[in-house]
Amino acid sequence: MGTKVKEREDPEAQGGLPPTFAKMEPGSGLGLSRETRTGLKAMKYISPTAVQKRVLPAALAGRDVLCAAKTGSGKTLAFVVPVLEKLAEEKWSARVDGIGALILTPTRELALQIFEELRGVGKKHRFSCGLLIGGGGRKALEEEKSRAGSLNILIATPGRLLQHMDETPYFDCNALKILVLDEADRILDMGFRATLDAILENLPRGGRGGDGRQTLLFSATQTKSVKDLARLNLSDPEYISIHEEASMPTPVKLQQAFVECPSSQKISVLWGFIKTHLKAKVLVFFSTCKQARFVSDAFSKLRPGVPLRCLHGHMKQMKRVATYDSSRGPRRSSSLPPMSRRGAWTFPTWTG
Ligand SMILES: Nc1ncnc2c1ncn2[C@@H]1O[C@H](COP(=O)(O)OP(=O)(O)OP(=O)(O)O)[C@@H](O)[C@H]1O
Repeated sequence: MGTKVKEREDPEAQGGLPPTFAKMEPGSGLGLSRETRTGLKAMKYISPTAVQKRVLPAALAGRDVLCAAKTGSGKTLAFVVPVLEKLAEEKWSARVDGIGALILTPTRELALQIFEELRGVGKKHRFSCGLLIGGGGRKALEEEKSRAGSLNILIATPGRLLQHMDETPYFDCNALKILVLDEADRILDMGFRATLDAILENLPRGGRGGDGRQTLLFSATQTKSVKDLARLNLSDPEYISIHEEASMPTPVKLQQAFVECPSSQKISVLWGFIKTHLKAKVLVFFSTCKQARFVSDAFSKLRPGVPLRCLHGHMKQMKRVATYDSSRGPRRSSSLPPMSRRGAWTFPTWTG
């Protein structure tokens, strides 16, 4: 007996074309393959969000896109759909054609989220997809090496991808059809600039006079560094800025507040906050792994009355994935992740 899952509502969906994904049939101007429409339906995605409405027509027409939209606006689907459609349109052969799409993202956790979205929406397609996100030791690297070159869609953090480009025999992206930079501004912020340049040298050229590679760039803010990405050789890109007039790159409905306190009282204020929000799911960010570990250990010993989970870049990847998964579940919990460092690995692959 199945429980009816509530359809996901999109508060930003407005009138205009196309109203629903289901109506995007081949031949309707903005056609999606049956596989993608089935995947979207299975994931309860009914109508495109504002950013998807703007990005999909351009991206599906094969244009390069540079998109800035608030966090949480649905950017992931805005590139997951064009990636699947591009390979479907190219009649990509899962076993023969190799790497056709590459999605670069700055952190492992974002890579995992993208993987989940791709696996859900793409489940009726016959493409293989994998993560190259670093860490996991020698054994993990060897396993990645044996499979990476034969996958069709790669979701990668820049450092690990470059490592494969440098070290892995038969790893080539010469047939690449579509490159996505998720959180493009963060990729540059986090000091990946040189890595990105080196990666680009190993890819077919985009842009006019290039090798036909399409490029999609997404970020929360249209920063100068994103404009710097002109070196990506974009061809007459479609500039899309969804929340241009907004002063914050966060959703309007997201309430934000702050407490000013002397740094010597920071920990006790945090403890007080957690104790008074035992029913809420709380994420606390620290600037270093050491701080996250320290506070998590100390608070756990004090038994706050909710499970605390610690997540940081120095943890073994399997543990990190398990912690990440458990903290996303329905149970209320607190986890204490610092911003991720590059590295780590996990390699769930999916083949149709
Ligand atoms: N068309 C849609 N209809 C309903 N929900 C959607 C739709 N597209 C995306 N969502 C949901 O909106 C939420 C935010 O989407 P997503 O993570 O892609 O946003 P984002 O812009 O990439 O945010 P971030 O910058 O934080 O990565 C997710 O839970 C996603 O499942």
